[in-house]
Amino acid sequence: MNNFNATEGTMELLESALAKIQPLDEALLAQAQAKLDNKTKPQGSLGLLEDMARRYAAITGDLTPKIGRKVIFTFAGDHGIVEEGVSLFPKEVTPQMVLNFLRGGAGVNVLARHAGAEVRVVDVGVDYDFEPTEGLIINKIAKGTRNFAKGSAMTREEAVAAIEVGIALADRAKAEGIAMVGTGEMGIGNTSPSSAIIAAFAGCSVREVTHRGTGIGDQALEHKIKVIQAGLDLNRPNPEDPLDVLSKVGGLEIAGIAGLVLGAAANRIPVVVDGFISTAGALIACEMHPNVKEYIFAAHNSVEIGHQMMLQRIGAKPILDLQLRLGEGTGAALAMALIEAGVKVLNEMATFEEAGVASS
Ligand SMILES: O=C(O)c1ccc[n+]([C@@H]2O[C@H](COP(=O)([O-])O)[C@@H](O)[C@H]2O)c1
Ligand SMILES: Cc1cc2nc[nH]c2cc1C
Repeated sequence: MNNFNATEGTMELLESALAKIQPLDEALLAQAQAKLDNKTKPQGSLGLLEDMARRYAAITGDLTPKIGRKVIFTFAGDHGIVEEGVSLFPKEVTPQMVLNFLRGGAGVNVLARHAGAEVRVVDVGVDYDFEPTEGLIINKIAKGTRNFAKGSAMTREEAVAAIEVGIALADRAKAEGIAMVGTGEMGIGNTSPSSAIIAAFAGCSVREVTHRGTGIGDQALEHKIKVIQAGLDLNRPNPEDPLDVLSKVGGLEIAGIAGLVLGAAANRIPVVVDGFISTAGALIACEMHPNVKEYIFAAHNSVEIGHQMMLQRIGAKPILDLQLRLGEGTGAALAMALIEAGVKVLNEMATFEEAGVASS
């Protein structure tokens, strides 16, 4: 049923999340559409807002979904591949930006406030010892990945442990009554593992899915492509085994995001997936279970050229196209506000009968 080999060590949380994921209820989708069709508007005239509302209702199992709390989980991790010179910025920026998130000064903080969402920062693999701080969840699996141009980025056990951090956060969000979750990330160097992941699954050339990340120039981009290709040639990740891909060429924050997405699907929580790196995490989750994609809202179309191939593979249509390439969960925050608008249409618009408007 799912593309996941459960013959190894302890991975109870992952196994139980995968076992819980169900396809969306077709009857609920049809009932939600019927409810939308009775609203005072020509049928289908609210376009993609209707799609969002219909799917949100089917995910939650509620034809009048409650507008509740929204949380963006920003997973942070470092990357050994940075020593190959694949980013414009030094790795120290990862912890520096985590501290910026905690002070509320980063892009995701501003846009989450705009959308009425809370930001929770998750240290799943930063090479820095943070003091316990409000808003910071410390679940460090390792102090960064190893350089995948020289060997495996993680062990399988580390990858599973990081996935399970995300699943546990989704489980906790369900217990807290969180209505919708969003993904975000921070990790200098993390566009490289993201490109490697989509190249491994799609079997396309590295060049087709590799771009400028934080803003590298032409020469550095050529070098980045060579480094990622060398990492794939050395590690030979097996696209039939998503955990093999994740552990060999992925990242700890990417694993955490995969877990959050799996956990959200298992708990019937709508999950809004941010940009290129977040979608790499969502892709791992989708490759593990065929129904995960039904629970995902793709927030936006990133500037990173490999993003479209990821979205295509998942079968998701991005909500926004604002030329964003910041990550952190910024696109997820903006898209959450639109998804909520769709839900309000379903909940609050008058029907033809209520308003005394003639239907066709
Ligand atoms: O979300 C995106 O689509 C996105 C696209 C390009 C870069 N980023 C962010 O930039 C960082 C990775 O870029 P790089 O060049 O260090 O690989 C990382 O912290 C991401 O959050 C994010
Ligand atoms: C400043 C800065 C902020 C970021 N936010 C996400 N990735 C980032 C990368 C940099 C360099």
